[in-house]
Order: sequence, then structure tokens, then C-alpha cells
Amino acid sequence: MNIAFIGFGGVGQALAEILHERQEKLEQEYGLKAKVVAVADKMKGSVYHPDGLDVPQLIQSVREDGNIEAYSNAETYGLDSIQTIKDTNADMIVEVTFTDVQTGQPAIEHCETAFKHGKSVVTTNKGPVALKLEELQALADENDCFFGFEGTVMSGTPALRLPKTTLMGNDIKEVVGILNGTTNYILTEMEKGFSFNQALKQAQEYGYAEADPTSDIEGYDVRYKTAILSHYVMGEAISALEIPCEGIREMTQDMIQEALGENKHWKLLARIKKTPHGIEAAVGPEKISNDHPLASIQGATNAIMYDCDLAGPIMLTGAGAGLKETGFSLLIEMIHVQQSRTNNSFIVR
Ligand SMILES: NC(=O)C1=CN([C@@H]2O[C@H](COP(=O)(O)OP(=O)(O)OC[C@H]3O[C@@H](n4cnc5c(N)ncnc54)[C@H](OP(=O)(O)O)[C@@H]3O)[C@@H](O)[C@H]2O)C=CC1
Ligand SMILES: N[C@@H](CC=O)C(=O)O
Repeated sequence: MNIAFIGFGGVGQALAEILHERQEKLEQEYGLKAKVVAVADKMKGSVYHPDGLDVPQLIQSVREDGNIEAYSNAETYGLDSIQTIKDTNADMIVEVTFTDVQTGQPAIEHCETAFKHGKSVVTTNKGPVALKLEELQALADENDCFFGFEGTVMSGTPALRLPKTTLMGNDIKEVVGILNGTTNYILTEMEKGFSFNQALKQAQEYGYAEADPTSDIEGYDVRYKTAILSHYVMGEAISALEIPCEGIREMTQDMIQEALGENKHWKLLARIKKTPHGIEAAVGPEKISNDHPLASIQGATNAIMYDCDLAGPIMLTGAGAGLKETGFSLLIEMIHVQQSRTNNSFIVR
């Protein structure tokens, strides 16, 4: 599998390191020979070598020189993201540029270009999936390509694959979840007495927050994830903009402490419900009591509850953000692609 990274920030670098560190195990256990052949980043430059790049040297160039082009053994430098997708020997495009909650660009164009050139895409970028899932999936299918996006909801915790595979046969009536690591981290830290801004700064340092954290704080990131769940898991496409959405910017220390005094916790919740008139979804802060299953979810951990008609309520909890965790969500997609290539079978989503 020849891999090209489009975007090489926290998540991209984390995945590159995982691929390098687990190289032997991936090959032995899953037959996955993953070779990083190209990286294209907006400000940090781009490198390409058809025979593969040396990952430790690549990471060193980025972290020590702040520039990918400090890497010394590439064949080609300076390709832009579209040229990297079209004109290299990569067959797996890892789209990890920032999520644009208005247009989904440039990631949508990256995905379209890849599929039109017969290349598969794995991404953690919510824009293309929330805004263009149907069109992009159709284009991928038409060109015999894979489109993987597990990490768009709850990073490395399989919030999409679990309901689509393990819970098959149930009718999922309702989904409720804490779907943003940054805001859950902020709310948890505020309960310990830290200020909103101190907690946000820490979440940014840990790599949880979006490039523009407004998206986390105002709830837009959760709104996108809610749209993805509604479409992909609940089977009805709703426009993200139609989902009523309130974030946590107005949350004060007084509100947090008052809730604690009542044995309650503020949580930013996403709710998606099947009704006779179609899907109803909303995002907003709710004060929930100590005995609510989501009340104990702390820090960047997220959780989601699927209300299944046969299996009853099922809750999944795990990382909602984090670089290694999100890198893992991309790795699992690659392993699935490799296994389906090896077995000549359909991919288990
Ligand atoms: N971090 C997390 O925990 C999670 C992140 N995600 C999603 O994963 C994606 C990546 O996240 P993360 O790595 O944390 O974000 P970063 O901001 O660290 O990295 C994004 C990278 O994309 C680059 N970039 C932006 N535009 C372009 C472009 N047009 N062409 C090439 N490169 C571009 C940026 O370049 P430069 O900085 O040089 O301008 C930056 O290096 C985002 O979409 C995010 O929403 C999803 C789940 C969890
Ligand atoms: N900024 C997001 C990252 C994952 O989608 C979050 O904090 O959850």
C-alpha cells in the first residue's frame, strides 16, 4: 500500500509514526506493507519518492526544522496537494487537513480527485463526510475505491463501525452522546476549579482542539458528527445547518459549581432520535444527574449510547480526540482494506 499524506499536522504525524513503529507486526499479522511515498502540507511543504520515504527522518524534518522539505532524500519536492494525489504512485490517500465547517474544502476536492484517479481515501476530516457522503461514496464505488472515515466520530473509538457491524439487525431508535473531546475536557477541568481559558489552552496543547477551536466550543464540531451519525448510522441525511446547536461558551464557574452542589454535571450532548416524522437531532449543553450513564465521562473521553430495539441500550466509551487515537482510526481502515484485498472480499465497515 503506497500512502500519501495530504496534511501533516498532529494526526498525520501520529499515523506515520504508528506505521513505522508497527511495520513488522502489520506485515506479519495483516499482510499490510504500508509505504509512505508522499507528504503534502500547506505551509510545511511537500516531498515525494516513489520507493518510499524514511519516516523518522521525515518526522525529524517537521519537528526540528518545521519544514518537510528539509528532508534530504526525496526525488521530488514542492508538489501541491492535488498534484500529490494525481501524479504520484500513491494508491491510498490519507486526508488529514483541517476540518472546514463551512465548505468542507479543500478536503472534498482532495477526495473527489483521489476517487477520479482510482485512489482510495481514509480521512478523519468531518467536512467531506458531513456534507457530501452520498456523492463521495458513489464516486468511490464507481471507481472501485475505498472511502474510510471511522475517525470522524469519536476518533479511534469505533462509534460508526460498531452499530454498522456488531449491532446489525437492531433498529436503532435513538443515539445520545458526548462527542467532543475538547469541550468535555474543558467541562471536567472547570469542575476541578480551572478557568475556561486555562482548560482550553491545555486541550489545544494536547492536540484535542480543532485548528480553530471555535468549532469545538460553539458545538459545530458535534453538529457535524451528529449529521454523520444521522446519515450513516440512522439512515437519514440531514443538513448539519438544520441541527439546532448551542455550545459551551457561556458556561461559567458558577454554573458548574452550582450543578455539582445538586449532584449534577454539565455535558455537551448530541441527541438523534427517530420519530414518525423523520430524524430529530439537536446539540447543546444539558445538566445531567450523577446517576446518568454519561455523567461519569471525564476529560477527552467520549461516550455514545445506542438505543437498540432488540439488544436494548448499548454504550460505547473511549477516546474522543487525541493524536495517537485518531491515527489508530486511520490504521484500522487500512488494515480492513488490506484484508479485503487479500481475501478478495467486501470490506467490513
Ligand atoms: N486531533 C484530533 O484529536 C482529531 C482530529 N480530527 C480531524 O483530523 C484532521 C487533522 O487533525 P489534526 O492533525 O489534529 O490537525 P492539524 O491542524 O494539526 O493538522 C492539519 C494539517 O493540515 C494542513 N493543511 C491545511 N490545509 C491544507 C491543504 N490545502 N493542503 C495540504 N495540507 C493542508 C495544515 O497545514 P499548516 O499547519 O502547515 O497550514 C496542518 O499541518 C482534522 O480535520 C480534524 O478535524 C478528527 C478526530 C480527532
Ligand atoms: N476537536 C475534536 C477532535 C475530534 O474530532 C474534539 O475535541 O473532539
